[in-house]
Parts: sequence; C-alpha cells; structure tokens
Amino acid sequence: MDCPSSAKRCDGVSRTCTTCETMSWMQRTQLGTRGSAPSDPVRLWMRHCVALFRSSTGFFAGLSSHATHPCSASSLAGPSPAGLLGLGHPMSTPRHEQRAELSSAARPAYSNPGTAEPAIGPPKGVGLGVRHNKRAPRPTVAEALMGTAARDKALGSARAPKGSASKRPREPRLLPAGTTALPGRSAGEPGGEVTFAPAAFSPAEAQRLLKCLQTEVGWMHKEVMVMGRLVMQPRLVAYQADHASLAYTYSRLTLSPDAWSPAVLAIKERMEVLAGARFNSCLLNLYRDGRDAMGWHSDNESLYGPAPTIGSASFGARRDFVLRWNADPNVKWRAQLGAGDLLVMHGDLQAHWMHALPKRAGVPGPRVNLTFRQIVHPEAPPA
Ligand SMILES: O=C(O)CCC(=O)C(=O)O
Ligand SMILES: [Fe+2]
Repeated sequence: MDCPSSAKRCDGVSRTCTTCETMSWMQRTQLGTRGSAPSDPVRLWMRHCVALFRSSTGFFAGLSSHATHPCSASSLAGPSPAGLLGLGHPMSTPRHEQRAELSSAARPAYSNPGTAEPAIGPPKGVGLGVRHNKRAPRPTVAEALMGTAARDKALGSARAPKGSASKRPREPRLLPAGTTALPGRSAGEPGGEVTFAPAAFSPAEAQRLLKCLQTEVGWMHKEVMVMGRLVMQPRLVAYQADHASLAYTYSRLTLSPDAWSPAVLAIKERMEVLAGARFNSCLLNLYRDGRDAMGWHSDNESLYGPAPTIGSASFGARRDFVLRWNADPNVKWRAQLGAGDLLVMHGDLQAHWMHALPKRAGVPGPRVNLTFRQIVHPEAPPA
C-alpha cells in the first residue's frame, strides 16, 4: 500500500510517562469473547445495530474531504461490524493524576512501516448501541431490553450492589461489547461508562489504516521530565488537531499539533459516530512492541473540561488495556484492544478511574493507538 506522508513533524513535543503495573489476571465474559455467534435476542439486536452502523459510516465516508486519498474515509470499503451505544452521565470535578511512566531502555529506531505485519485477529464480536446523549441520562440499550440485573449477568458487568464493597469482584473483568456502567455508579452516582466496539473497522480496513498511520504520521521519540529527571518515553508519539492553537501541555512540555492526516481523519469520523461527540484533537501513540507501554493515568486535564469523552482507536497488535477504580484499586476492568477496535470513555470516568497499557511479553508487532479528545478550554499561548 503506497501511503505518502502528509503530516508535518512538529518540534519539542512529548508526553509524560509513568510506571505501569503488570496484571496477571484474565477473565472473559460471553459477550466479550470474540467471534461468538449471535444466538440470543441481545446479540441478534446487536447484529441489527451493526447494519445501522455500517450504513451510517458509509454516509460519513462519502462526506470526506480526502475522498481520493488511499488513507481517506471513502477508501474504507470493508464492512464495519460495530454499532453505537451511549449513556448520559453526571458531571463531577476531575481529580488530577500526574502521569509518570517507565522510561524505555535504549531501543532500536522504529523503521518498519513497509514491512511490519500487524497482528490482525480473527473476525470478532460486535458492538451495539444508540446515540450518546450528554444531556439526558438514558439506560443502555441492553438495560432497556432486559433490565439491569439481567443485563449485568449477560454482559458480565462488575457493577457492585450499593454498600457491598466487600462483595465487589476482586478479579478483573473483561469489558463486554457495548456500553457498560463501571462499578460504583448507579443512576445519579458518579462513575462513568465505557463503550467498547470491537472490530469497528474490518480486518482489511484496519490493516490498511495501520500502514497509513505508520507512514503518514510524524512520529517522534521524546524525552520527558519525570520526577526531576529526563527519561525517554516507552513509545513514539504524535499529535494532530483542528487548529494550531489547540496545543497540549503537561509537565512543562507542549505538544504543537500537526494538521489532520487522511487516515486519522477517517478514523475520527467513525469515532464521532460511535461516541456521539465531536473531537478537535488526537494524541497518537505507537507502541513498537510489547516493551512499549503507558502507565496508570487519567485523561483529566482541565483543557478537556470536567467530564471529557475520550475516544480510543487501536490498530495493529492486540494489547491489554486496563481500567482501575480509584476508590478500590482491586477493582479492574480489562479490554483486549485489537486491530480496528474502538473504545469510548464517557462521563466522569476520568475522575474515578485510571487506565494503563501494561508491558507484555510476546506481543507480535507494533500497535498504534489514537485517543480523540475535545479541547474546550484551549491553553493560553506562551507569553
Ligand atoms: O494505548 C492505549 O490504548 C491508551 C492510550 C491512552 O490512554 C492515552 O493516550 O491517553
Ligand atoms: Fe489515556
């Protein structure tokens, strides 16, 4: 696939890092298991939503301003077996978590965009959903269909009954497809939701997009300051946004945005359909192999407002993504994010949960992750 670079490189951009933890658990729920055949009303309904999502993303693809570019939305011809889900969510003040990460040891330069074979998984399960509505809290479709208790059972939710902290699951769960209210939240309580749409891009689309992302994005390997000393980030980074004014600063380092590149714009369009939200910036991470990682953190910087919707898209090697509840760090959720999977973190999740991408042995290739964000309070330009 010939995918000419269209992104400019920017200078002085980096991201703070942290120590990531290793998780040793594994649990699959029925709906979280990929490739399972729809055999009950909920799954059949999901399949219906898949068809809806395919047609909506086709519509958006036709609107692309990069219609002739090989990495553009309109070049994505394959099926998109995922749907839309969403919940309203209460607002709360985010708690700032300082990012800190393990530095990578000396690593060979990244140089494989043309030859790397991404680890594309088998055909996967489906997502489901309805449009996200920020103002009016609404039940998930699954809840509406069968009630909370049955939904929790079917989706393997780790939501705990009120006041039963000791009964909360100590084992991490696998995020199910669809939208899940994470533990600690029932109506009106803080918590947050995750929408997980496996295989929102078909394997063929995901493979093509990975190659585009590897070549068209201005990847940088940057040192950052962690606890008073400079360390290399254990991954490559890039940053794109609507406008040069949408810089992203933390730990005294500023990410100056590149313009959108065609592949990123194509992914953004599909992500916005899933999330029911608009995004004006995107942080990109390229994990060269299993030694690259991201430590525990929350995406709760003030420029995103009090309850940001964060859309995460993954391409390349499947990796574990872990959520950890601030109120009880033993409560964790895991999603295995594979090529073409989308995940949206909604509501006040960033205020109550942290997330990480742990190091893993035996990861077969590189992975690119894009986190789409909406900057609502742009930073003041440097004096
Ligand atoms: O790579 C991932 O899945 C996580 C990325 C992330 O959390 C971030 O960019 O803030
Ligand atoms: Fe994050």
